[in-house]
Amino acid sequence: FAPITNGAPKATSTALFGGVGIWYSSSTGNTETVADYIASAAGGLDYNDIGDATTEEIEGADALIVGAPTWHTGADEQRSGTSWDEWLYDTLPSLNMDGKKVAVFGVGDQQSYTDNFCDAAGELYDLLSAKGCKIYGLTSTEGYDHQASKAIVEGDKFCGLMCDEDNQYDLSEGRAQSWIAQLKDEGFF
Ligand SMILES: Cc1cc2nc3c(=O)[nH]c(=O)nc-3n(C[C@H](O)[C@H](O)[C@H](O)COP(=O)(O)O)c2cc1C
Repeated sequence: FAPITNGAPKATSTALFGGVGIWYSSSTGNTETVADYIASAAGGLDYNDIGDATTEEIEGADALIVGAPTWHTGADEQRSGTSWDEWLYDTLPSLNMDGKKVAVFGVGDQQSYTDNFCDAAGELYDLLSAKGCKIYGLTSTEGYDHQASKAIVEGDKFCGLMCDEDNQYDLSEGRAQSWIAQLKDEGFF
């Protein structure tokens, strides 16, 4: 990078990462907490509610980090119960997402909803993959204790970073930091 001199345009944190935006939704704040851990781990990215996203912000980004909680237990479609539901089914179909780099995170409760842990993250993965996005940041299911999850892909991996603010809130920040390091290794940034 060239040194920033007086009068020169200042590089923003987003520019440093080549235009990576974090998009999430949240009913009780947990997904926002995790979005904040991810943003800090990446050196200060912006994070905003997907319900407020414009077409330009999504199509114009080099890469997207997307995160959802699960509230519609057992649902096949519209699993999140947040603004993601409308965005995935009403907005995404008309967007050009071909080749876009995407990393997914989910927030759920592996004890109370052990058969549906972070199901909505799997829906983000499925629909964004189907739109031609390239998904980065798959993780191991080790260290979690759930029966089933629609966020599991390729046989035995989570489709991204899964956090549990109900039972493992003390692990989320470290998990976010490891995941960002993994995304850097994979060339996401
Ligand atoms: C009625 C209800 C249904 C839920 N269903 C699920 C579920 O199916 N799978 C899951 O992993 N978590 C489920 N949860 C847990 C939430 O996803 C979890 O608390 C999450 O952290 C909420 O995120 P938010 O605060 O960003 O909305 C449910 C919680 C409630 C109260």
